[in-house]
Amino acid sequence: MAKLFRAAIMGPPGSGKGTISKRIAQSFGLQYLSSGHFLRDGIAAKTEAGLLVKSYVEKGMLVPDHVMTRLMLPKLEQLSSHSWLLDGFPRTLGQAQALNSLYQLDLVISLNIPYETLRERLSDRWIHPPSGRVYNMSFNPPRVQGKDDVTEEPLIQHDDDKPEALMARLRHYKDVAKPVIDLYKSQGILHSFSGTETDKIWPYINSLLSTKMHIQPSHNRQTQTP
Ligand SMILES: Nc1nc2c(ncn2[C@@H]2O[C@H](COP(=O)(O)OP(=O)(O)O)[C@@H](O)[C@H]2O)c(=O)[nH]1
Ligand SMILES: Nc1ncnc2c1ncn2[C@@H]1O[C@H](COP(=O)(O)OP(=O)(O)O)[C@@H](O)[C@H]1O
Repeated sequence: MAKLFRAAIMGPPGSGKGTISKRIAQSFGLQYLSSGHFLRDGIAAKTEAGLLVKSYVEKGMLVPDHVMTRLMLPKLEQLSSHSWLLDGFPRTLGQAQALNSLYQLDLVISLNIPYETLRERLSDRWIHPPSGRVYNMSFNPPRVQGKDDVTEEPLIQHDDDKPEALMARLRHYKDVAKPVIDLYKSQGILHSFSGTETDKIWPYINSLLSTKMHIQPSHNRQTQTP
């Protein structure tokens, strides 16, 4: 069996983790696991886990580490024979240490995006909750305004993308991400990317993953220079 590849993507809310993860999953066949989607699915389905995390997510606060690890690590166990990409987990040093004790990551991508860009993007982010599909009215608008491309169901905006919750999330992100980034830097697996446009960052990530996974870069639509 080919060696399994395990990666994580980090960055503040709105930095493009979901958008880039989708491209990585499509181009490199990694299983994609987003902690945010997973928590929101649980909240929508009113599962026990969903009820437990609802108040934190709605306020833009981090779910406590022991809850997050208890929810995420069993999900990863189910994927133990797959290569995967984590988005949104680990987010704190405690989570990174818990993950480290079970799996050695091969690569961590960190996105550095200016605050003003994040604010603009999130004020314009629209979601189709059942599928997790994400739109932006200028970057990737839906075909019909306010409706999901596949199901034509209505799109919504997250309460935690609103400016009050956003500031709290960004502040939290900065404080908690630094030790995690330092940990992965010390392990020699951290790769940082800066910019204001996903389409300009993507070719670098595509080429890094092609090298690390020892495969030819795919020449699909997304790898072309915009
Ligand atoms: N204008 C613009 N919007 C982008 C770009 N990249 C992503 N977006 C949009 O910005 C929002 C945040 O991106 P997302 O991938 O959800 O970020 P995440 O919170 O880090 O997962 C979404 O509405 C995306 O469609 C870009 O380069 N330009
Ligand atoms: N690893 C995590 N640890 C603690 N809370 C988390 C984690 N991942 C997600 N959450 C919770 O879910 C919310 C939404 O997460 P997510 O969708 O990843 O946001 P974004 O992609 O916009 O940064 C967070 O604001 C937080 O309340």
